[in-house]
Amino acid sequence: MTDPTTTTGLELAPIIVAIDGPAGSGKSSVSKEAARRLGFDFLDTGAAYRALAWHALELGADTSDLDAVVSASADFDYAISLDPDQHWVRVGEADITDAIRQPRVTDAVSGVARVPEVRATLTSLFRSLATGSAKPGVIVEGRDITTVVAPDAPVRILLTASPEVRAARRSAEVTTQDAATVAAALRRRDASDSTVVDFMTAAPGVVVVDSTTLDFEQTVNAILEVVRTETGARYGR
Ligand SMILES: Nc1ncnc2c1ncn2[C@@H]1O[C@H](COP(=O)(O)OP(=O)(O)O)[C@@H](O)[C@H]1O
Ligand SMILES: Nc1ccn([C@@H]2O[C@H](COP(=O)(O)OP(=O)(O)O)[C@@H](O)[C@H]2O)c(=O)n1
Repeated sequence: MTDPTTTTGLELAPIIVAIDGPAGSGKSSVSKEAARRLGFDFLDTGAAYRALAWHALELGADTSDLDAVVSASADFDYAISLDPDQHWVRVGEADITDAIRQPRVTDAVSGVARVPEVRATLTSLFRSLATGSAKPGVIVEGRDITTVVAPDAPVRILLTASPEVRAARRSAEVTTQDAATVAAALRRRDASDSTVVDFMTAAPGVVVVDSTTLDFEQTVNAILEVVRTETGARYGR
């Protein structure tokens, strides 16, 4: 009998696990590890907003000017790896995997993310990247995945943590700025991002995982447990 999973053109669409949450809640790192363990792909949507902010800065654009951001997005040649073991982000020939984490990009990204044309374009891109995955599933993480990008995903999670814990996690990563500066930037960005999408409260049907008192391993396990429950034990632990 023909194996249904290898029939050309009739492959099943990957299952989408949508994860939203504020900065420093653990979305990227936890999603990447959970994807590895599930044998899934992983799509960091914030990387695209950061890459566009980087691109606009390279062009010398004012990222608080909507028209300038829209112009910069016109020749935005973006590519990202969905493989959790080989993460890279490119614009044109430039590998900007590390550059998009620079504080100057972090400070500019909310300005780019509030532009409706940019959100519409990137939302379509995220949908086609996720559905084009050859793996059985994709974990897609960001701010509006459970509500806008993939509201029909079978698994939808809001990953939260207290503001103090999130600021402490982020400042442990950023060595070029003091803890107070990192915490203030994170608060500012969350406040600005919240005016565009509500990622602090769970939409109906979205499961909350609060990682405030969980370590990294416990958080990954909590996500895998939700995946197991929501997929009727098809995936997850
Ligand atoms: N539950 C956790 N306990 C401790 N540290 C964590 C936990 N989850 C994530 N981290 C660490 O916190 C930092 C921020 O996580 P990250 O995945 O970048 O968050 P986000 O993508 O939500 O901004 C990373 O250094 C990560 O390794
Ligand atoms: N789905 C998404 C993902 C990110 N973003 C924007 O992109 C920025 C960077 O996202 P990120 O996930 O890399 O941020 P961190 O939480 O990792 O710091 C956010 O501050 C938002 O402005 C968004 O608007 N919608």
